[in-house]
Amino acid sequence: MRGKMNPIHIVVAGATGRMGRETVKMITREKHLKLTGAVARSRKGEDVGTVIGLGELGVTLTDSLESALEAGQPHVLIDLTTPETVKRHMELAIDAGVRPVVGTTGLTEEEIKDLDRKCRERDLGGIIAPNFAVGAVLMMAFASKAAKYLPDVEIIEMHHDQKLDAPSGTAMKTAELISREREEKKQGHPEEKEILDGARGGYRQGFRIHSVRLPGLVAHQEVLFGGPGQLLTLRHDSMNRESFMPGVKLAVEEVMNRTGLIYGLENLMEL
Ligand SMILES: NC(=O)C1=CN([C@@H]2O[C@H](COP(=O)(O)OP(=O)(O)OC[C@H]3O[C@@H](n4cnc5c(N)ncnc54)[C@H](OP(=O)(O)O)[C@@H]3O)[C@@H](O)[C@H]2O)C=CC1
Ligand SMILES: O=C(O)C1=N[C@H](C(=O)O)C[C@H](O)C1
Repeated sequence: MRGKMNPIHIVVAGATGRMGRETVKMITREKHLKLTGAVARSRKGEDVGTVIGLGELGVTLTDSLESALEAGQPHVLIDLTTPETVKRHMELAIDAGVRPVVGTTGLTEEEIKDLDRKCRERDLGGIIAPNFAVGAVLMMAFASKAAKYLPDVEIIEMHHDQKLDAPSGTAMKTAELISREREEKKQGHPEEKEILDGARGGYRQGFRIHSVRLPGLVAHQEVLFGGPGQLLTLRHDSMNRESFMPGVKLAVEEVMNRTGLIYGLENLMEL
């Protein structure tokens, strides 16, 4: 962590959203973090604190990341926007020498590789965390261990009905970690036939991912492993967005000391 005299200056893109609001709140609580810019598509020119109910913070919302980067000279961009916006935002930040900390999901493996190359060219650190909740990171780590011994697996992820991407970034990351540990195998009956399209979920390296979207849900995932006569279920539930904040704080602190793009909070934890 940096000394008292050198707070980390941060721009939050998506500052008025569900995650952005909680992140702005967290930054204002931490003495070593300082909000210097806030971006959203709407409410341009208004004080971000007033918009999100924190009282005036002296930081005006802009509708473009470019102007927030120019005005604030931040060290870090925290991006919590949309799958369509995140890559452009990361490129703008890296070009400006600003370190990206990204919670936005939906980036492809190729895009992540490309962004890693860009970070290294600029000698910058960056972090993409498909899930900032420490419990979810542990669930993924346990799932990767279990896959070695119980290779028949399915993932069920459940989210609120305003989520844009499916499957979730967490499910995709879990699938990647599982695939590293088990031989690729096709599960289920070889002559299985879907009577209703999509009934068996999305297919990835021989196993299935199912996405549920309902009001009332926040962010939940089950990883089910089956073996003859036994079933292992790993489950994580985020009940609110506060659950993600210790991970966001850790990522902002760590990104200042890293080079290259780190994909997954597990790489910052001793697991
Ligand atoms: N990694 C993690 O742990 C977590 C990741 N997420 C991910 O974070 C992202 C945001 O989620 P959530 O907060 O629920 O989403 P919201 O829809 O609540 O918020 C999105 C925010 O992004 C802003 N925004 C959208 N498009 C643009 C744009 N082109 N330029 C600038 N700002 C833009 C919106 O502004 P406006 O309202 O004005 O359009 C809003 O402030 C999602 O990808 C989600 O999957 C979510 C939770 C945890
Ligand atoms: O959109 C969300 O809400 C969440 N998105 C992330 C994901 O796609 O995995 C993290 C968490 O599940 C909440």
